[in-house]
Amino acid sequence: MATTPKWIMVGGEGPESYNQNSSYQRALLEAAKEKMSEAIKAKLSLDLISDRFSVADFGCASGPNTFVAVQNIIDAVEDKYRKETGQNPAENIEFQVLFNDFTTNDFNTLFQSLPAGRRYYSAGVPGSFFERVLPKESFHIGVINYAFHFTSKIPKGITDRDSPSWNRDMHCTGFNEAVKKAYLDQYSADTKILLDARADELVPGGLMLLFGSCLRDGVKMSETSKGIVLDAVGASLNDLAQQGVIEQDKVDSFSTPLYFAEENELKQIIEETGRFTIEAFEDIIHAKGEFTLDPKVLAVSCRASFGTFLSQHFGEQVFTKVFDLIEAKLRQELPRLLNAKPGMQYLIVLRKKN
Ligand SMILES: C[S@@+](CC[C@H](N)C(=O)[O-])C[C@H]1O[C@@H](n2cnc3c(N)ncnc32)[C@H](O)[C@@H]1O
Ligand SMILES: [Mg+2]
Repeated sequence: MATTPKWIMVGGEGPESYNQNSSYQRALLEAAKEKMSEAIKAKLSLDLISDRFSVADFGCASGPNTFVAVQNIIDAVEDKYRKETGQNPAENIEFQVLFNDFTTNDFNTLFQSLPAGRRYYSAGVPGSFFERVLPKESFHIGVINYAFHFTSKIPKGITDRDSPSWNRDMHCTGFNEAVKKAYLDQYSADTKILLDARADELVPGGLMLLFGSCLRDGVKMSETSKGIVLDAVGASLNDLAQQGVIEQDKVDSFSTPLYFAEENELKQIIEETGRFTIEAFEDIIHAKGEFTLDPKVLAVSCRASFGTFLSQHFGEQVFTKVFDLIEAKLRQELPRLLNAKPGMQYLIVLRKKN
């Protein structure tokens, strides 16, 4: 099977970049900041805060959200240290931040926009987080923001017309039991590998902070606003096929390496990994609600998040045409978007078992 194209964000800092279109993902970090600080205060052992403290962000993209994520963590660690030791962290602790993403991520934009006045040293860690990317016991807190819903590849059978798990749609509407099982099995296997790798890399007692979206138990992706948006992308691709701009076969064989798990599925996968205790599983009410229901804003943010992935399969020109259609599609879908079932935004705090 051919390797799945990588799901990377549109780089740079231009109007269509992820950098300029990721306030939705940032809003969760802001909404969950206090809960996260409490968790660090309660769950991180003071013994771990000494000399050098390392924070790693997995799937960091090109900024600026990653800077918010790591700064919030550093603030919470410093605060805990100050309160519990009465000492000034600036005199005793040096912070190191490890920024991980695919090698093809726009690390140049990331490093060029590092915040002035930061109190940490930075390093890039290229490579897929579905593998080991750091030495054993090399960091104290890891974070993943909106990058805990990927699979390493399109599950087996999904793009094969003769398979019971063939999914003609790009993702959601045709999500029958067989398709769901194929995705869940793939996601479960990949996520266990991801967590196992992080458990190797974390110091004993270290924390993983997971921020992202999942489904409430029993809710289908196609019933949520994210699912409706994904389906609008798929429907736009189908329109282009009908107009003869792209081959229908090319559309039918297109699928996404994404799986938004149900809350209970996530818990089960983490528990089955066996390397972490779940210290918190918080339902975070997001400042931006589910999504900004403005078709123009949605279309631009779709472009920043899906553009690079789509253009790898269909080519740059098609990708531009698709996004011209999406805004109109989303306008038609507005009534469904307004009535969509709520998704769930979470903060999950995991502690590595000793
Ligand atoms: C939606 S973006 C989130 C970026 C950032 N964490 C934020 O909060 O804005 C998802 C990121 O995960 C990265 N990603 C996806 N799969 C990955 C993998 N297997 N290894 C490393 N990074 C990955 C993508 O390249 C992308 O930068
Ligand atoms: Mg398909």
